Amino acid sequence: MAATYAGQKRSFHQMRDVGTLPLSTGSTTSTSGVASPRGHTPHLDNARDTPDRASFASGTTEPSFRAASFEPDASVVLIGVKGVGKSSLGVLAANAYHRRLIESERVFYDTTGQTANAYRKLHGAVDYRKRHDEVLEQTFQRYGKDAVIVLSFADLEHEGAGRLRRYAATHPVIHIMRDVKGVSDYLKVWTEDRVKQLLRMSGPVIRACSNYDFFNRSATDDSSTMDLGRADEHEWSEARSANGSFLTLKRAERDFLRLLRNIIGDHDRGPSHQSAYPLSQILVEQRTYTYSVVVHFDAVVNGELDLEEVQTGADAVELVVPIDFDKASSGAKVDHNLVAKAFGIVRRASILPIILSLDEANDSSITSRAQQAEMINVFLRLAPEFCTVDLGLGDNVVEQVTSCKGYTRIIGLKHFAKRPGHGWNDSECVYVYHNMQRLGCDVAKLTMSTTIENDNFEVKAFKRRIRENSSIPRLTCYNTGIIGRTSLCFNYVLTPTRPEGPLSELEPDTDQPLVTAKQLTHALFAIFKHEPMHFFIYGLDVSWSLSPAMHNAAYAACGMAHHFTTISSNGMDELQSMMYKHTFGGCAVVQPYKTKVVSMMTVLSAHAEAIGAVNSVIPIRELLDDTSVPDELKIMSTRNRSGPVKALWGDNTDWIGLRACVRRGLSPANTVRSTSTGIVCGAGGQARAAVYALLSLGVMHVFVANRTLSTAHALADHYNKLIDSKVIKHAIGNDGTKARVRVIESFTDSWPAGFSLPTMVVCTIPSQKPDSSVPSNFTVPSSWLQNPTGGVAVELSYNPMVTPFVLQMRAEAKRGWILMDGFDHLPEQAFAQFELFTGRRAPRKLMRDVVLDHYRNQQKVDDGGGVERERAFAVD
Ligand SMILES: O=C1C[C@@](O)(C(=O)O)C[C@@H](O)[C@@H]1O
Repeated sequence: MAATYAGQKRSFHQMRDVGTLPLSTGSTTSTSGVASPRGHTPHLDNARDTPDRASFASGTTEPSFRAASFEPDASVVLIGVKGVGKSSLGVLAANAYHRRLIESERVFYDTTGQTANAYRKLHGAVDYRKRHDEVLEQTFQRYGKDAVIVLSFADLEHEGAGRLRRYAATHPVIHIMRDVKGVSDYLKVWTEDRVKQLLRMSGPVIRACSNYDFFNRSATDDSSTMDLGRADEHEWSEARSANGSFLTLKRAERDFLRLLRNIIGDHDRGPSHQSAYPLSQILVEQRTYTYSVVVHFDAVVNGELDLEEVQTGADAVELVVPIDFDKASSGAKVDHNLVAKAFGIVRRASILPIILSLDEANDSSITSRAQQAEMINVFLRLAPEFCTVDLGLGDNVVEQVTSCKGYTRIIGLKHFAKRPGHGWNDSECVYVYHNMQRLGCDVAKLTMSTTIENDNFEVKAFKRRIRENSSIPRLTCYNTGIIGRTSLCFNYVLTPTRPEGPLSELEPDTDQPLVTAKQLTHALFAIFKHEPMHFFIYGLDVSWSLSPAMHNAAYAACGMAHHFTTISSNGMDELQSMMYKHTFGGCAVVQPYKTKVVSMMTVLSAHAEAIGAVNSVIPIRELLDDTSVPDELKIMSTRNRSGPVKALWGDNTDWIGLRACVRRGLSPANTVRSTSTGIVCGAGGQARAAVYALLSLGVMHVFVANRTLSTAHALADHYNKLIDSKVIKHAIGNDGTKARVRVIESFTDSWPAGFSLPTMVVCTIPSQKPDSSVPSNFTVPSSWLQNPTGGVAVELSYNPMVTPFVLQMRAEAKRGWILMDGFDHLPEQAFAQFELFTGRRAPRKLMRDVVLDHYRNQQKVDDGGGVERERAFAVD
């Protein structure tokens, strides 16, 4: 009985109390800024706990920021009105974190044997309230740990809101929002106006008892789903119906998990939800010469920017939100929902960390300070990676912010609009830095408006003085305005830049960024901080490789004076000498040398060592005093410099690309579980990377099938030994069970008994036999593809791209199989390679476009829609 109820959705009208809520915007607002209850509106039992804007404005009370300090296993609560997608997000979160999913409606039913409505009818409203309240409290107590609890808006009635607010002091409570159209499409029976009113009215009520906001973007509201470079509407709608809803869900999953990572971390998240790109393992503020691209709120909400394009060459995106509510774009009042939406738009378009900052943050008038504090609270509710806080808000406020920041890193900001008497030598500058340190800021940002050229040198000396004694907070400091531009070139941490495009007028006093990331990178080459390097791809015959096109386009777009060439050779002598050249930047190694090159390396990454193959080599020019190789942070920050090569670092990015393809294509229904299975077809070099990728995703049952059985067994033995000796992270489950790699003896065998059908199929069989141009003609037995929720299929070959396996899997799309082909894998592994080669994030969209353009030019004909499927979706 309970099971039937679990899937059953009540109509909105059935939610009696919510259905009778006053929907007029005329609902009064209390002094606490919370909509006051009328009728059955959920009310707050202690409205005095909410920030009192009015009293802060008069300087008597400080604002109170929402709590955000939780035990790592504290249950996460999702709350929102009907139709915002909280149940789906609950499932995604519970799957990713291996937590229990608890739905309050279901708990009520299981406890009382009746739905809320039935209970109310039978026992009357008074009794119902009492019972509902008891059940809610029990739910909170019983499932306080390791659960994802989904509440309905009706749970906030009477005592519910107060209870939830108290719970929020020790548990993350996330307010799920959605655009009006998305909600009304879901509810069907309500007009958009009515939904709009409901959202407007419910917002303050829910916000008052929650501490985070998530704007769940719907397909209808998601412009990125349209950005597919599709040739015509027909193709677009076809592809959309095939996997449109899959993509919407995947995007929501990625964005929501990103939020959760910034709230509860990702240490206990399943490995299939973790990143493997080299730079994602390093905090952006730890790296050198990093740039943030500054985008303005108005431009984002009005859709004026190509958000993917503006990120080229950037390491973070800074979203600047106006504080002056009434003067915001098109006269509209900037409200919480809109800020959340703008943040959601940027989040969807970027894998980069997001910085939320206030515009006009330097206005320190009392009223504005109150508004600023309120907006900072709004920012923190979105759990961005960074939030900028002006020190002008007062030490108390900054301290409060740093104490409730969760995983958000706080950038303390001090702008000297008036140059202190001694410029950067003024004792005030040192004082400000130490004050930010004392207040718990993660990054200290000091900027100065100046017209004195020499200040650009003084700022460097100031930085050096600080760095001699302290490394935390990381210091970002530069001069603003026209003269100050020079100092931007020397700044290490998150230098603000503007998107590419003409700058109409240079305003001498402007604090807005005046340079682009490309200009700053150019400058690094111009002042010999960075030097032009030679990169190449090396193999027996690499004339066909698209790597040079991808990498060269990326260098040009980022302003790097590097170049990438091909070297085809039937031996490895040339490679040996090329890798020790003074201008050697790095190389991609291709068959037949991926395993042979291992012996030429001084040191291997743990991954390359486990795989036993190298596809990427980078030079190391600085060794530690004891002549050992430095750590990865140091290696990454010493790219782009020529000189004698002291050591070679061998890495493998094939597995990263493959892993990204599996993550992109695996639907939430098939999220990796202890019973999940994957199959790798082939047993060569790429198969080694594929098995490693699956193991790294936490797949406990990996199968290998290959025509030459002995090679398949050798591959399986290789990994089983590594698993037994605990070398591979994630290959041993929490309960101690070890992953196993098993061989399927023949492609005609039925799927091994006792194992679930595979949800991951990787084809590593070359599309052409090495010694001839005869196509391999490989397909998978269809009996292996019968998993009812489909799965993800990855084809590694891209020359040609349309292989028999690709055609086979395209035909399976209607049964839930998502295909990732060679043109998905090639750029993914190259993004990781670009990071290793240059120490900078790859311009992903551009590199994908290069591959896609090449394919279009080569084909000249439509291949049946395959190439037009979604490629913009990115995971990190
Ligand atoms: O296998 C491949 C494909 C590639 O060789 C290419 O450009 O085609 C590039 C390599 O980095 C990668 O390991």
